[in-house]
Amino acid sequence: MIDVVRKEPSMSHRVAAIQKATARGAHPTRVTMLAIAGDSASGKTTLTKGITQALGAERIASFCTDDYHRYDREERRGLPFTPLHPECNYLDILEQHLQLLTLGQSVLKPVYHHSTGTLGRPVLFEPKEIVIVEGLFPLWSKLSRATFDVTVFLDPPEEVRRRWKIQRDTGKRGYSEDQVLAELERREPESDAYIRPQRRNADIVISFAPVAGRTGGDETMSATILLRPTIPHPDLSSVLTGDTRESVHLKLIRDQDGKPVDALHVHGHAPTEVTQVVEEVLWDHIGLPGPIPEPLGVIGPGKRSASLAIAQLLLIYHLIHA
Ligand SMILES: Nc1ncnc2c1ncn2[C@@H]1O[C@H](COP(=O)(O)OP(=O)(O)OP(=O)(O)O)[C@@H](O)[C@H]1O
Ligand SMILES: O=C(CO)[C@H](O)[C@H](O)COP(=O)(O)O
Repeated sequence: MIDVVRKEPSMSHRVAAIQKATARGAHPTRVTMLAIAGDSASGKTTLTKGITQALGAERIASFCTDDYHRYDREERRGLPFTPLHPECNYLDILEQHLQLLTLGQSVLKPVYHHSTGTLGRPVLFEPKEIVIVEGLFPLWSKLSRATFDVTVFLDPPEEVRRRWKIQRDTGKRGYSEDQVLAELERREPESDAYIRPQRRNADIVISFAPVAGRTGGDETMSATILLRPTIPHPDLSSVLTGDTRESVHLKLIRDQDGKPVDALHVHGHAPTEVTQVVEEVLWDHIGLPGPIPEPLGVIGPGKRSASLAIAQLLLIYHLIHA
């Protein structure tokens, strides 16, 4: 009788075989990936929605990293941390999905419903030419960050974010104002430890804020947009002219780490006709056909913010020219 020694393939053989099998028949599609990170109610969905609607569902797909919550709202009540803690999310699965999406492959994405606070049935998410990933954690790990072409962090002043959070969570997520205030308090250490540090990993930091000493609704918010030298930014010389100074100007300021950085300031109270010129020039720069898409700048039914529209146009420029 002959002893048959079955030789198990080594790990490196298996990796090589998998790579060979994947490479055969694979036609890597170029997917442009944009991350929009920021704390809860910092305006990520609003920013994303306008861009997505402007470019159309055939070109662009987006999702929120809240879908990767590990626990539903009821389960979280007994836990010592909030959704802002990495432990409360499947961030390793998010990393895997981001890698696949970058390569043009579909994923079975988990689902979290904010209206009920429950986890839903996973859905097939197919990448398009452009994918936007917004949420609390897209810039959390080195591996996640490596999957993006452009990274953004939303950084409104805390009092603005708190007001937006109360408004949104009482209006759409079934919380009372006291519950939102208590939750904000409970979250503060985790915001500080896990969410705000992602700011330093963004190519672009956007802060929507009211103009000091001026009254007006959210439509008249200004925006300060830090353009870090980590990616090439558009040449803004045709946007920043003497005629448009009332609406936009560029300043060299100090970033939080003390390094100099270009800051594009968009004035929320500039006359509409001047802001419109800036929008038109940016739209021409982007080079897409047709007029400026109507969904840009929309912050609610019948409410438009020119500074939001300009921020969105800048991001569309990056997506189209990435
Ligand atoms: N640029 C803006 N100008 C004026 N209001 C805004 C702006 N962005 C957001 N808001 C207001 O803030 C609320 C919260 O914004 P949004 O839902 O976009 O935040 P988010 O960061 O996606 O929140 P979450 O992570 O908690 O889902 C919106 O309902 C809207 O009222
Ligand atoms: O920080 C948040 C980001 O949106 C939410 O509070 C978190 O996703 C949990 O959602 P909900 O409060 O609807 O249960």
